[in-house]
Amino acid sequence: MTGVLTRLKGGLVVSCQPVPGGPMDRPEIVAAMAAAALAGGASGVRIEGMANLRATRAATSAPIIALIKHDLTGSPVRITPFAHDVRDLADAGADLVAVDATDRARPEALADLAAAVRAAGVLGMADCASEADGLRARDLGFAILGTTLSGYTEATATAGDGPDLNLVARFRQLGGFVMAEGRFHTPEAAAAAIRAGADAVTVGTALTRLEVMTGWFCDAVTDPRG
Ligand SMILES: CC(=O)N[C@H](C=O)[C@@H](O)[C@H](O)[C@H](O)COP(=O)(O)O
Repeated sequence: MTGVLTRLKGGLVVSCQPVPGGPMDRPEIVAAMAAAALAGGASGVRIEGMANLRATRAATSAPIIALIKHDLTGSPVRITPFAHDVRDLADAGADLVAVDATDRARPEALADLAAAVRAAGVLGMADCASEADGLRARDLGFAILGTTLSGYTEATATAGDGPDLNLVARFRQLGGFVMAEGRFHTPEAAAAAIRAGADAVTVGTALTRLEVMTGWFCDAVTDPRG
């Protein structure tokens, strides 16, 4: 296992992705969120966008999993769809670059993104929705298989409100480094991911999207009987 994976193993990654356009969507706030997460014991952070990556890289030497989201016409793929994004993120100091590894219409082939990851000298994280995605990504050399996109593709839209622990367990069988990610909203759910075979767990919304968390509490207060 490479140094950065060893640093992430057995730990928590905090995804510092504010609500787009919200009051916290500023690079200095993202960097502060990352610093706070690391001070709280996180072993790494997940950061979206070049400005946020630059601000965070300047503030820490901890492992950063970076990505760039695009809203494309003609493709549902949002997470790092282009090889030039991979190069830009690597140049700005990402340790790992996350890419959408689902089997959907995309502007550039997954194999080309894998090659860009290799050429840039970083590690790749495959954001997957299914076991088949994980298999393909593993064979293309991605270092981390993540359950990130389970529940967010047409084929997996019925996955439910909770995290996909079954996919975590199936990725464990495939080998490699398994990242549990997506709807791990409580410490109990994160612990369940490790028990299911995850090497690390990424938590975003429940730690860094204040508007969403506030909404959960508001709903509970205004409708206390659920
Ligand atoms: C589906 C998608 O685009 N996921 C994104 C990936 O970077 C983020 O919006 C999520 O917040 C992240 O994966 C962490 O998950 P959660 O916020 O559920 O803890």
